[in-house]
Amino acid sequence: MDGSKTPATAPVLILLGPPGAGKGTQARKLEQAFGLVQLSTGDMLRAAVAEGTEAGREAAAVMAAGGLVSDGIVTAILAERLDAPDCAQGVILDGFPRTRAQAEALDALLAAREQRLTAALSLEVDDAAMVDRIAGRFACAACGEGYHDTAKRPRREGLCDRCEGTEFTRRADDRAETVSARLAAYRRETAPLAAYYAAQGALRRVDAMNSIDTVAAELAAVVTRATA
Ligand SMILES: Nc1ncnc2c1ncn2[C@@H]1O[C@H](COP(=O)(O)OP(=O)(O)O)[C@@H](O)[C@H]1O
Repeated sequence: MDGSKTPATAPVLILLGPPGAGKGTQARKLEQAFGLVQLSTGDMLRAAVAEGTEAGREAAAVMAAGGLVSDGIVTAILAERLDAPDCAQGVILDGFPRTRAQAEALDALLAAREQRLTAALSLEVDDAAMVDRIAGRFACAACGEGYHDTAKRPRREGLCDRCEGTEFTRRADDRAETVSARLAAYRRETAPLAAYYAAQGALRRVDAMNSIDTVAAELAAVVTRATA
């Protein structure tokens, strides 16, 4: 032993915020800026539904109704993904944890890997405005790059900025009725996690009502300080 205590660990960041706050968009920007891997439990679950796995079959109806998939399913999917070699460079969790039980499970997963949370980044928005934001969003069918009818159109109409794909999709759960159920689940289960992370001294709040680039710049500054 050389006397040094804990091994240097890669950053682990959480993005908190209601549906439509821009977690996916900002996670991708952080991924590029800091060489982290974005882990979106929503994307993992949609992939499981598309593949028809057992977890996907269980999750499909809950997701379509805007509810929360069970903690056990989501935590198992995330735990498996966290062990992939690419995650060693650091991760940004987008959409997890969403409940107190998931937050506690994440603490245990990190402790078992001798890692700790670097920061929980809370995207602060007026969540009444989120329904409109969500109604306008769409994504590249090939690479998942996110766009918005008014806030962020592809630079060349009909062509994805990132991969030049030509097909775009809108999420089935972005319909207005489902969005209100997702916001209700957020307020009930997820919003209280801000206090959980504040108590750990890990919460960093960022005003996410600004433009995508302004929010990205603020987040980058916060992450730079948190990882220094
Ligand atoms: N950590 C999670 N726990 C429970 N359900 C989840 C979790 N992550 C994603 N989901 C399910 O997937 C859906 C889509 O999630 P996501 O893509 O993160 O979208 P958004 O944050 O915009 O609601 C959620 O409404 C929920 O049903």
